[in-house]
Amino acid sequence: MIPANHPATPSPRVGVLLINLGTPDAPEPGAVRRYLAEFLSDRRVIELPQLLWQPILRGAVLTTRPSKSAHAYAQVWTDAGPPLAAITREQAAALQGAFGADVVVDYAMRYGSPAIGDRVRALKEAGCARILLAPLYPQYCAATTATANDKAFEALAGMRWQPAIRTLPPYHDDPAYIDALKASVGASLATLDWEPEALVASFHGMPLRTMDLGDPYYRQCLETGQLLSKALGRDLTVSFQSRFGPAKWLGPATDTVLAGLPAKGVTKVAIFAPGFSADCVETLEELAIRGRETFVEAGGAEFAYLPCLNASAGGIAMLRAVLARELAGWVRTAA
Ligand SMILES: C=CC1=C(C)c2cc3[nH]c(cc4nc(cc5[nH]c(cc1n2)c(C)c5CCC(=O)O)C(CCC(=O)O)=C4C)c(C)c3C=C
Ligand SMILES: [Fe+2]
Ligand SMILES: [Fe+2]
Repeated sequence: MIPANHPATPSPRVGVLLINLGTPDAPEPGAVRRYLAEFLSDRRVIELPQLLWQPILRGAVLTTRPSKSAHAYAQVWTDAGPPLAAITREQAAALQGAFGADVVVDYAMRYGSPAIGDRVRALKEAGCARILLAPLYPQYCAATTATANDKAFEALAGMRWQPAIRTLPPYHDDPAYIDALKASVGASLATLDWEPEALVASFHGMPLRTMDLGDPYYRQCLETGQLLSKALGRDLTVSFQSRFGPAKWLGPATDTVLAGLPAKGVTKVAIFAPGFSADCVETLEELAIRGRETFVEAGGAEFAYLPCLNASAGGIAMLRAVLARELAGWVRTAA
């Protein structure tokens, strides 16, 4: 006999939690400071002893960077809020429509809100006995994918009755991802009335040391670049942007590449960011605005920034395919 006070088995719903990095609440120094304090205190992001790092963070970094970054955010802020949050919200809504009632789709941010722990608990309360955690980073990196999963597992650590969990593997070489990028880059190039002489794929940078410590990120970025170059049937220059701090980072640096192209006779360039599943300050301000300035000041004539897959039809179809594969056996309609 099952005792009357025994908790009922929840209806076996399946949840998908899309996770991205997070973004400030407002394009103002105070909000950016709070966001950066949380982000840059993550030991997966800054791998220095906290006793050494925290004084530098609280001293130099958080007194100078917030106002500069707030200016960058203000330039790309939309009526729907920061682009990263607005696009992630759209992706979740579109995927909910694509999956239908079989799956509950939600989203969370690693830093700021909606918080991962809150959304994992909400999915459980909505009856999801099985949850796919989906950090939306095509290339695996400890500073992005692992820390997102860590945060979800931290919430699970406080539960007596945990849902079953799967995590989305990197999809850097998935044919659905490469094909979606090929179609999106091709469609964006077709809108130009000039022909780029060089195509640059800019990935977010990482400290070089993380590669030696075993992070597969660099290799996966290069693999994406190679596969995409083959799919597009043209050369692609892979570069790494957004260097932070004095350590040596993966290269070549995107700004150095852009500044060097005109001297090599390349004055028409198109650039895109295949490692970002949503446009954000790093793409819309750093590449589309400052990248253009760098290129033009060096003598470039034509510059185009091509958008990320975002919530485009092709981008959503790709995410649906990639997620459905991981839901196999959990959802009847999955791939
Ligand atoms: C896509 C993968 C990303 C990797 C890898 C990554 C590593 C990484 N980033 C920083 C420092 C900063 N990143 C910032 C913004 C930012 N980074 C990513 C993605 C990756 N970061 C995204 C999607 C965003 C945009 C957020 C948004 O609100 O639009 C920032 C904040 C902006 C700024 O002040 O310039 C910092 C700082 C480090 C140190 C790092 C690896 C160790
Ligand atoms: Fe970053
Ligand atoms: Fe940046």
